[in-house]
Amino acid sequence: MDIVIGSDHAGYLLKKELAEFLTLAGHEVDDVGSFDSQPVDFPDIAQLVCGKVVEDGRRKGLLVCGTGVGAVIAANKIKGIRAAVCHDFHSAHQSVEHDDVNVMCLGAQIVGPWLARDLVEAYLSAEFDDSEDFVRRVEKISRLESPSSN
Ligand SMILES: O=C(CO)[C@H](O)[C@H](O)[C@H](O)COP(=O)(O)O
Repeated sequence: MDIVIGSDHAGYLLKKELAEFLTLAGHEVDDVGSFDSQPVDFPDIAQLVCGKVVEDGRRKGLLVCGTGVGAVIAANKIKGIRAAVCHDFHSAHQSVEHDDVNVMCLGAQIVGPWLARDLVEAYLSAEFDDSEDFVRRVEKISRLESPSSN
């Protein structure tokens, strides 16, 4: 799978580890940084990752900050992005199956590297269930992005 990954300074080490793990697992990994622990603002990294995901809908995004919270707030401001913080296994796959999530956010201060690996695997291997209810709900989410057409 084609993955775009990024982090702020707080997520840098976990992001680096996940990028290596995913590359070894055979995924195509586009790492937009950060590449060291110098402070960087998570909205800037979210913009980089999400821009690439919106540009090519086959790609999935992965964002790491300290808690995952700032990253998910920033990502969900971008049209076409459905981002979720997933620190449990069920949400990691169900968010894709039901909500067609295209950016997963993780908090490096919340989960350790082994759980993070499992969460990312669950996210990447999940597929959207395109049954009527789920499609309708995702379409309604999209319409919230353009309030004038509601
Ligand atoms: O978790 C975050 C945002 O939700 C960030 O990664 C930071 O950890 C948080 O904003 C704290 O910032 P700091 O510059 O690392 O003190």
